[in-house]
Order: sequence, then C-alpha cells, then structure tokens
Amino acid sequence: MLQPFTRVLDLGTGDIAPENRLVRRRLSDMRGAYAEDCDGAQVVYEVFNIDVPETNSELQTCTTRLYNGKVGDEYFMTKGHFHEVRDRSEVYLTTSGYGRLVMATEDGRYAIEEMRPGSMNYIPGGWSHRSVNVADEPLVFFAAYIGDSGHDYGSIEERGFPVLVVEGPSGPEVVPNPRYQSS
Ligand SMILES: O=P(O)(O)OC[C@H]1O[C@](O)(CO)[C@@H](O)[C@@H]1O
Ligand SMILES: [Fe+2]
Repeated sequence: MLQPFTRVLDLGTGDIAPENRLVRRRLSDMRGAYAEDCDGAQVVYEVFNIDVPETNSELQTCTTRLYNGKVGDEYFMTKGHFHEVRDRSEVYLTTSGYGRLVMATEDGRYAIEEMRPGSMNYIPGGWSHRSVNVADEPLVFFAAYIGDSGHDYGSIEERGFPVLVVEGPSGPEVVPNPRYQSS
C-alpha cells in the first residue's frame, strides 16, 4: 500500500513540486507527425509525471506544458496515443492556455473538444487522444488516468488521426487528414 502524499502544481507553468519525472519532446522527436518535415532541438512539449506503480489500483497523474508554435500550418501538438489497455479512460483539466483535444476511435470516428482554463475533458476508453495548442502562449493541463493504461504510439504513427487542426485565415480549423489510413 502506498503512503499518502501531496504535490503542489503551479497552474500557470505546470511545474509540480517537489520532485517529478520529466519527459521532453523536441521537434526531432515529432518526425512524421506533421505533413511537413520537422527536425531540431526546439522543445514542443514537456510532461511532468508523478510516479506511482502502473497498476489498475493506482492513478497516474501528470501535467503537460505544450508550447506554442507551428510546423507549416499545423499547430504544435502532442504525439497522441491509444492506451495499450484500450478501455482505459483519462481526464484532463486545463489550467492555462487554449487548445483543442482531438480524439478518435480505431474505426475512424473522431471528436474535438475545447481546452481552456477550467475545462475538464473526459476521454472515454477506446479513444486515442492528442492535444493541440491553438494560442500564442503555452497550453498547460493536468491529466489523470488508470495506472496500468500504458501508451500505444505505434497505431497513431502508422495511421495518423482522421483530422488535423490547422491555422486558417480566421483561426483554428479542423480539416480532414489526407494522410489518414482508415482500417
Ligand atoms: O503521450 P503523448 O502523446 O506524447 O502526450 C503526452 C500526453 O500523454 C499523457 O501524459 C497521458 O495520457 C497526457 O497527460 C499528455 O498530454
Ligand atoms: Fe493517455
């Protein structure tokens, strides 16, 4: 049994104190995610994880700081994944910034939800998820998901998402992804 504990989240930056595990993804880690080639050391996003055992009796929690920027007309976004255990759900609470949460099922249905300070997005089991920063400031959100969920990135790397969020003449637009491979 774990000992109860408390961490303190900076709602503006996403930093968690005292300690946490950091995952940092750079443009060079995002190759293939965008229609245009991307490379280089620029940081796209950082995930601060609170480590607990990866079992179905614990909740994994983390914050994500997704920087603002674009590759071509596509906004900075997370890689996106299904949970390895497909029926595992997740919740997001946005604490700063503005974005879109893109979700999709394996049979090609998709849903887009808004992310803004205070929004709580529920990601049901079976839906892949990717966050997109549509503003000119970092998007910061807290996430909680079932401990044994795991991350399946391969399906998204192979097939993509059915839709993309791109910058249009009057702001963010959702467009079909020409590279999406339906099953
Ligand atoms: O795992 P990805 O797709 O790189 O993106 C990180 C996302 O995954 C999670 O860590 C857990 O699902 C989210 O909190 C975070 O936004
Ligand atoms: Fe997830």
